[in-house]
Amino acid sequence: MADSAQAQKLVYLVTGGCGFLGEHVVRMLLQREPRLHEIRVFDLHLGPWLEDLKTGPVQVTAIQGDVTQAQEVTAAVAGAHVVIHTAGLVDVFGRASPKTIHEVNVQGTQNVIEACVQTGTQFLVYTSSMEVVGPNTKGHPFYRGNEDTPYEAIHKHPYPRSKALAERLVLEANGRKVRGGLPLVTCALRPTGIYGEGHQIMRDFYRQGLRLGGRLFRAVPASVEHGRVYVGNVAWMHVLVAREMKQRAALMGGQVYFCYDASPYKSYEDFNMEFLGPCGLRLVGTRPLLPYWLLVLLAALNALLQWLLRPLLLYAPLLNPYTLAVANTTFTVSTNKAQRHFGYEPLFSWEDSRTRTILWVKATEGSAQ
Ligand SMILES: NC(=O)C1=CN([C@@H]2O[C@H](COP(=O)(O)OP(=O)(O)OC[C@H]3O[C@@H](n4cnc5c(N)ncnc54)[C@H](O)[C@@H]3O)[C@@H](O)[C@H]2O)C=CC1
Ligand SMILES: C[C@@H](CO)CCC[C@@H](C)[C@H]1CC[C@H]2[C@@H]3[C@H](O)CC4=CC(=O)CC[C@]4(C)[C@H]3CC[C@]12C
Repeated sequence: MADSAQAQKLVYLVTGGCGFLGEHVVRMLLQREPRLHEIRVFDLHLGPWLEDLKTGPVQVTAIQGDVTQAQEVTAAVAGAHVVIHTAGLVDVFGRASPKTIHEVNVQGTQNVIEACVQTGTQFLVYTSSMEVVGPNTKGHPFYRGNEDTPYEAIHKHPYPRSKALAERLVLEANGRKVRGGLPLVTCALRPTGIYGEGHQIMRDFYRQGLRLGGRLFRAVPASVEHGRVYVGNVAWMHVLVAREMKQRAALMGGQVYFCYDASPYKSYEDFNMEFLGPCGLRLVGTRPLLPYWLLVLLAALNALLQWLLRPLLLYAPLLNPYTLAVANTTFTVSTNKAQRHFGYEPLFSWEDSRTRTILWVKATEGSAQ
């Protein structure tokens, strides 16, 4: 990256490289970053699919490691030109403790920053989230907002709180001197709800629909817009940011970018039906079948049961007060900041994104048709 000799021999580290998004980032880098020499895939749990990548021209190094362990992170970062930090504990269902979420998402990110500083790695791309902005606990809508839209961000839940703290650490680290004296350049990408091949919650909804005889029951009004973005486009944004941030460090350093594409504005459930419909599922009801107050009660009951049962078993249903609030609050983005700052255009059209996701759902279990 620094000079022409190095230009053809880039070393990238992708933390969380075996996760839903991370795998797409790894595959995208291999397809779309011709200067790649080595890609290090760092994850707590390594996927078997990595083996198939090892026969290609780029060196693929699998590193089983934990971002909460500073020495493991430093060893993985040493010698890398770019770090794409996607690793995180994505938990809004109460599976992990708030302490663990903080350790992985905040302390883990701090470890990545310090490793860059200590080893002389100059470029850090952080996967943040729309959740660092909202929806907030007051249920204020964020309607087609952009990176500069004022919004009262109030975080009570451990996951968004941890993402907001980690994002701040990353942005504040921009400009710090790394080993050798050059400045660290950092950017944060904020995806809205990511969908596409490998999306676990989509799979869960599909299975639930199959169990219910091919039906899902509307719980959220169709008028509530929830922002969604295709995983391939989110991965592409990461690759582009990593590629462009050296040339445009003054413009891009310390910046946040929402991840966006041409996915339509719809409610969470109506959007899912774009994929689950062609797989044979039907969304019952043009309006929510249960009144909102009853859903609130059920969500609260689930939270209570989770707490009561915790000593015996992990009860973590999809519906809880937090997920209900997120699904029930309009949060959509409309921005072209990524296009203006680093020339981003979605790589996948809405039609492609939709088709790919449908094919994946169908291949997952076999269709309900
Ligand atoms: N899924 C979504 O809709 C959205 C996700 N994000 C962010 O994108 C990133 C990736 O999320 P997903 O791919 O959806 O989640 P995921 O759970 O599929 O992937 C996360 C990866 O991080 C790894 N990981 C977890 N703890 C680790 C640790 N201590 N050390 C090393 N690796 C660890 C996991 O093993 C997993 O492979 C996360 O930072 C998340 O906050 C942001 C917006 C939306
Ligand atoms: C009320 C239920 C009846 O069908 C629907 C519950 C759906 C929820 C499980 C999801 C609704 C919105 C999702 C979140 C949103 O897309 C934003 C996110 C960003 C992230 O960084 C991580 C994932 C998530 C919090 C995502 C999680 C699942 C929902 C709450």
